[in-house]
Amino acid sequence: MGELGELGELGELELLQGNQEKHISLLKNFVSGGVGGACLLFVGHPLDTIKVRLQTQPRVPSQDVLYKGAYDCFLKTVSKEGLLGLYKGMGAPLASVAPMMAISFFGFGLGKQLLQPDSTKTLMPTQLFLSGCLAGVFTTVIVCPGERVKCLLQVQASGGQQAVRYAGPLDCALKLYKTQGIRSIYKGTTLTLIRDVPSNGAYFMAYDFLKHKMTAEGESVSQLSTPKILLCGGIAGICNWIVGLPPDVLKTNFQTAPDGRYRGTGLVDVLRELLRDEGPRALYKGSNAVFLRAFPANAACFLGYELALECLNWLAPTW
Ligand SMILES: CC(=O)O[C@H](CC(=O)[O-])C[N+](C)(C)C
Repeated sequence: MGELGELGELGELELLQGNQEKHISLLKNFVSGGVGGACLLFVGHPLDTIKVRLQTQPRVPSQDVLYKGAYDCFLKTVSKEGLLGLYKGMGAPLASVAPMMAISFFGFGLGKQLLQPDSTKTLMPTQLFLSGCLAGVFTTVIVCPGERVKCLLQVQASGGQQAVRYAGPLDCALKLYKTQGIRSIYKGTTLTLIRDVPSNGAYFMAYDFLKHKMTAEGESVSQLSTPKILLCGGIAGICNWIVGLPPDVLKTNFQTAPDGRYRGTGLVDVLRELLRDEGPRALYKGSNAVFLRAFPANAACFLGYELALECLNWLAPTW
């Protein structure tokens, strides 16, 4: 510690170089990120459905809520709609999550290269955070429409009081487009940016930082064991949602609200309404389901990413 303390930040950077990996090619990042995204979706979608249903269930004072919590929502969904009910609305994210994660890992890789062109140097946490933020800007272009369609389908309970309006993701996207054009498909863009820019920063910073911390001296970060990758990925997922959940609640409510209910970006109106009706706790609505999902889904995501990267490095070592 004494030696590090005397050397200061710069010295610490240089001492850490021993376990530093070279910059990963942007194409490999893109492809492996896509594989990670598919793993994330398969493990995480059922809990995402529960999260969206909990976040959007109407609360009428003096009336019992439909779902008392994550477990109750799980039981009611499975008994009414079967296991497939939990995979409802998966078509849209399947077409958007894998590409979104591909763009996300690409954006993070690009951010790292821009902020630290010397691949032998370890990035500081703030540089990792900013690189992650860049990923969040890139991904909003496809995340916003994907989430709009996904959330509308998830809250549409089959056989419930709400009429079934959309037959599937494509039908939903077409109906939105026909009624109000591209603006309707991109409803919630500002709230998606408010959620995804800082949460991507926290996500990638946590993963990269922990990966380096868990790598023993003299070893390479690319040789981290599977349990350690799962742990780093799971914690990164939790960090992502600690930052992203409050804006996510606002975004989900805004994107699923009837047209014209809120003004402008929805930020002020939805926030005011939620605080008035349910208090500050409303901003962490559905948190049980979110955090239950975040660890395994993101552990699977980073494991899928690292395995795909290893495969690509084996297939094309010189890329
Ligand atoms: C909001 C979101 O989709 O977060 C992703 C992880 C998750 O739990 O879905 C990760 N990322 C921040 C890269 C979008």
